[in-house]
Amino acid sequence: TRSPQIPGPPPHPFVGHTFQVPIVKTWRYFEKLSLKYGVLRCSFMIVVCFNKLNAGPIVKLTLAGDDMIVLSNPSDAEELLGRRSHNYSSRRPLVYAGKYLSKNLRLVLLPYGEALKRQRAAFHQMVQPRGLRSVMTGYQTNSCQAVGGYEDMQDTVSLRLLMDLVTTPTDWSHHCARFSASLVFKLTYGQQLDDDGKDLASLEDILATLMKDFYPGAHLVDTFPILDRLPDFLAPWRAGAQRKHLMEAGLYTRLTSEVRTRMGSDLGLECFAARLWDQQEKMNITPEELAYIAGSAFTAGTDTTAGTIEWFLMAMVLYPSTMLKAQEEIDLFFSSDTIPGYSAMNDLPYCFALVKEVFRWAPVAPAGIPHCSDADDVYNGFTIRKGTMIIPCIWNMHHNEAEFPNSYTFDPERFLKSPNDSPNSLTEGHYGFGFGRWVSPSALNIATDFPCRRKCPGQYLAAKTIWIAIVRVLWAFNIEPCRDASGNVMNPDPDDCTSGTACKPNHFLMNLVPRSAAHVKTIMLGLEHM
Ligand code: HEM
Repeated sequence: TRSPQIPGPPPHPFVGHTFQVPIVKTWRYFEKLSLKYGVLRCSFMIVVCFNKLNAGPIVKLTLAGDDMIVLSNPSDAEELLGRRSHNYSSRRPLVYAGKYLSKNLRLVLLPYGEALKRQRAAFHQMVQPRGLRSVMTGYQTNSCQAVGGYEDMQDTVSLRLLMDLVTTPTDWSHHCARFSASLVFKLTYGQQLDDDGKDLASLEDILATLMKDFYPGAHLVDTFPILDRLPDFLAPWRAGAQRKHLMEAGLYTRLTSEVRTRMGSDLGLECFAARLWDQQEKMNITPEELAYIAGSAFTAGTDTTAGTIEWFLMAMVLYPSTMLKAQEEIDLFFSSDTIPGYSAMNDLPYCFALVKEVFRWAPVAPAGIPHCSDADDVYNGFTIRKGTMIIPCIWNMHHNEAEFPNSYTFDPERFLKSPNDSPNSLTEGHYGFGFGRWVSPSALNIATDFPCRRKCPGQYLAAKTIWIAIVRVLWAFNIEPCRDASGNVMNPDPDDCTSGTACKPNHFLMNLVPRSAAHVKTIMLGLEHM
């Protein structure tokens, strides 16, 4: 018997859905598809079939002969990308961004195989704080009181963020970007960003280009790989990609070589790149791989972190009573002369829930990062062919009304409804960090285990960075909407956002007002003592 067809819109002859999938806000298109072809609105036959098979809204598209499946239900993603991760942890080979721009060295684009295992193990080793348990982000654990990790750096850099916001509040978007970039830069290379800002500008350039270059549909050669057979003079894009590679490889290599030189001096250096050099032989990674692994932290960790903080700011403008409630909680423990720190994580459950709600309400990677299957598989009666691109559509999962009622409303309370059942980690209870089989870091032998397949390896670091930034901004500022000449509130529109793999709000108007002169004085004193 033939297996049932996965529902989806009718394809065009030859090109399938290639020109139907928009490259702008693709997740919104996936949302429409999941509503149209999901359980509720599809034909009676399929409803019966779906109910029988207990499947969620899975939608299939075809891009020039290749299958693409959009998952909108976390249980499907957890089954396929988690429990069956041995088959669904690859990436679709990208000619432009993978083969030519990254020379197959970039972790996020690597297919499943030895290189991926090596790089993920090295990355995992690299981002582990010294005291493993100190990364756990639960407010019910004592972990956050443990010393170690990156807390000192997060402490200093977030204080700098507050000062920058006091000094030039209208440049808040720039300050968020600078905050996440300088933190990841310092963690990775153990040094401050250059005063002239050249390294930051180059890294931001690389990032901006990459985000465009590896977005599905960005280059025709990735849809029709046969175009790679064209000679150079008919494929000018190839030289362009190779030029970009030389530029980024040169920068990554210079930065990691500088770390190596400083390791030999008396300066004593603790940073991601230094750990990689220490472990290079044991981890069996080449200097080029090492340079790219360190560079991956920057490319994967900056826009995502900055974007999440920007979404938080927008949420506070739109939901002032939520902001007040969080500030009331903070004020119970911290007066204007004490800046909140990590030791307060357990004391601020509302703020904890608020941070989780930011991850849910506005996921910075709304369409996830596509996985790819390595072999034919059958799931709930559906055949999924080898080489199928699997899109874990985080946006759809976070707007599933059954799991998150009133999903478009920003409401931290949803994470506080049943304190006994609710997950006690910033990285759980939502799907913002993607999917993959996950082994708790404490259960790992990090020298030998392939820690997890594909799920964001920077999740703990990111969650704690965002927690401290959000709690401190709430402690220091009122975040208020602007008003027009008639005094009407001008609310920003959450739909007015960037497109691409990482999504953040387009510039919007708001006022960041220090809560008192005493708060400002405390920030200044804090910086003086750093
Ligand atoms: C708000 C912050 C962040 C969010 C929401 C986020 C989210 C994600 C998502 C959804 C993925 C794709 C997982 C999948 O394939 O299913 C991912 C991958 C990745 N993330 Fe993050 N991330 C964040 C911050 C960071 C940070 C700070 C770092 C590094 C220090 C990082 C490093 C990476 C890397 C290297 C990958 C690629 C993993 C692979 O392909 O195997 N991320 N992230």
